[in-house]
Amino acid sequence: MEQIGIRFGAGAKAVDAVRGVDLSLAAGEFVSIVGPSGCGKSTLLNVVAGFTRPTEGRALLDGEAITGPGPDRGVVFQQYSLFPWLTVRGNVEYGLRVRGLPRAERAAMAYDLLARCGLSAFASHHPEQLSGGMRQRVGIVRALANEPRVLLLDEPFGALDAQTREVMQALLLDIWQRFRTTVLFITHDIEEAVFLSDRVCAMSARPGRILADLPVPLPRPRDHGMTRTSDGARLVGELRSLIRAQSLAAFDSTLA
Ligand SMILES: Nc1ncnc2c1ncn2[C@@H]1O[C@H](COP(=O)(O)OP(=O)(O)OP(=O)(O)O)[C@@H](O)[C@H]1O
Repeated sequence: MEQIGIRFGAGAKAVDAVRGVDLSLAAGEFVSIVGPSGCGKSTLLNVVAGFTRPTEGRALLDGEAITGPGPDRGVVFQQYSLFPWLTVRGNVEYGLRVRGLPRAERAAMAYDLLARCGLSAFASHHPEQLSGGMRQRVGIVRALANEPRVLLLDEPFGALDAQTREVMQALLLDIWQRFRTTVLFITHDIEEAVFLSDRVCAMSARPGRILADLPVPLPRPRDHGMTRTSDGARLVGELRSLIRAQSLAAFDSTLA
């Protein structure tokens, strides 16, 4: 992302959501964005997804300007976005069908992906027969089926309970370690960002800017205890105080 600025609306009602954001991800990197509510995290992700056109600057993928959505970017949102009328396998095959892959090839690819992500036993289930965590797992697998260059995850575990969330974080890392897809991850949860990422970017209150872009000094493979070691806890503490100050600033400005 190069000098991205995003303004919604015009005139007196215009909202400057994001201003002057420069951010690049190397191939295979896992980068999270954290920040106070309303600072423009989802808006930035939507620019990379191609759903939102920036008012200023540009977003590039492998040097090419992003002008709209495409199969080279897989997106998973907090709210489950599976097709309820399709089975798990049908959902995973959907993008492959749109891309025109022959039936046998689609089936083989979906079978392989589901097996690698521990979902084979659920291939014939419909989404309503699955738990929330399982649905998000299928959502991630469905996004991976298109072999995207980047996986864009917008609070994918935000609706899950704490235990399921931890299990899903570990599963996501496991999947990422095997596929090595570049990941841009949005979350409110600082521990989650530190546990998962190579780098964590903290955003300011609106208009959102990148205040800090910090490497995570934890080895891989990770376990949840690492966020409580001295290196992990120091980073979590640093990010938390940055964001607390920004949240307070945002709150004060709404009261003013
Ligand atoms: N389509 C839109 N029209 C007008 N304003 C918008 C639009 N989309 C987002 N905004 C505003 O832009 C700002 C950034 O929104 P965004 O959803 O990106 O924030 P966020 O950091 O993801 O928030 P949260 O953490 O609460 O999900 C907010 O003030 C929001 O109200």
